Amino acid sequence: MTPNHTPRWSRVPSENDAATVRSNEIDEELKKGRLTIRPKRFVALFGGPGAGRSTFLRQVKLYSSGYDTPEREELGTVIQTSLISAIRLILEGSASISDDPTMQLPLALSSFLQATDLCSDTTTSSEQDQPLLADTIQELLAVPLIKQVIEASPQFQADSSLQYMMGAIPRIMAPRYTPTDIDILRCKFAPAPPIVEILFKPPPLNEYPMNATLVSVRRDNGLQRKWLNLLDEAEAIIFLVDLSRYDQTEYCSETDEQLNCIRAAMREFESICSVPLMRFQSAIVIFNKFDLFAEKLTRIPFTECFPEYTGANEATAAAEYCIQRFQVLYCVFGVRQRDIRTWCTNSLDADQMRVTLREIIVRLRL
Ligand SMILES: Nc1nc2c(ncn2[C@@H]2O[C@H](COP(=O)(O)OP(=O)(O)OP(=O)(O)O)[C@@H](O)[C@H]2O)c(=O)[nH]1
Ligand SMILES: [Mg+2]
Repeated sequence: MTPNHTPRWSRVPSENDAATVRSNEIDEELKKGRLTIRPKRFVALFGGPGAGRSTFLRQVKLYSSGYDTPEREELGTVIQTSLISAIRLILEGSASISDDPTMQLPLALSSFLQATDLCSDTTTSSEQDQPLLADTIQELLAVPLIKQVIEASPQFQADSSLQYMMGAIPRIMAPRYTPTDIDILRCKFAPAPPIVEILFKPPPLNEYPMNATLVSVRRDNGLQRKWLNLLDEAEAIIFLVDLSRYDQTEYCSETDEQLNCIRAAMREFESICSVPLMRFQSAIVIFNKFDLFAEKLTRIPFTECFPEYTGANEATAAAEYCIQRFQVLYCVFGVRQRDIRTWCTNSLDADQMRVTLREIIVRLRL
């Protein structure tokens, strides 16, 4: 959703260029990160693309210190900008496929762009502009072609954050919008920085505040292997598995093949567990998106993707099977009896996450 700032004259980078750039960035992050995290307790948070790391980090912050008013105001602006960028992309996509002049899309599009330019120019925008923009957006989204584009876009259909934001346009685009906790959890905004320092200080455990630096690592074209160097300093790992992707595949650069996402997560977990000098005492494996998993199982049987599974096609039993597979991996590579704990979560559910985070903190203190 970030605007494309690529200069017009630059060539389109290849996937290898992008990987090299990312690799160098990771080297820099590691250099910086090692300096800050060395003296502290340090917990590594791993997860595949979209597994829910950002949501998890937001839950931890909500639970530990919360977001204060300036932070919320800043996030409010980021959420508004992110919504506008998303709508711009949808409209530009619609305009490029429209050959029906009766749609009057160019007119609608230009009034939207005018309105958004007006709002993005902080020197000229006024609070009156924003309700105007909310109305313009709502009108545009009612145009049949745009509706069709949205309905036919797998990217949009898979993007629950965007759907959430589109369902709350008048509120989000209102003047002095301040995001609620749910907005913070559900809306899209800038990706979390790779190293996030969070004070775990849960209210019932104030007597045991836990300073932990959470290093958030995404399974990303094999480059995450670099992060494994840090594991000898980690107290623990938190490993997020996106259960709802049991029927999907992702590219695995090590073996140059498409791999089932849960199997890819197992492979990554196995590499982590096999790091010889790993000093961490415990692994926490969170099987996230349990809600989506349960819903999807009613449409796509688990055995379609895991033919070796002999249990019931039911969320708790199928998740238990995944849990056992991870436990086995953990034990196989254990140089000593380490500790593994697992939870199934819906990380959008604040009440459930409060309980889970409290249990995790208690666990990490053991
Ligand atoms: N239904 C449901 N949605 C979830 C859950 N956890 C996260 N999501 C949604 O899944 C999407 C991806 O979550 P993120 O927290 O952004 O995942 P991420 O691991 O940070 O993703 P990347 O940084 O892009 O790799 C967002 O739209 C979340 O709102 C969950 O437990 N249940
Ligand atoms: Mg993220």
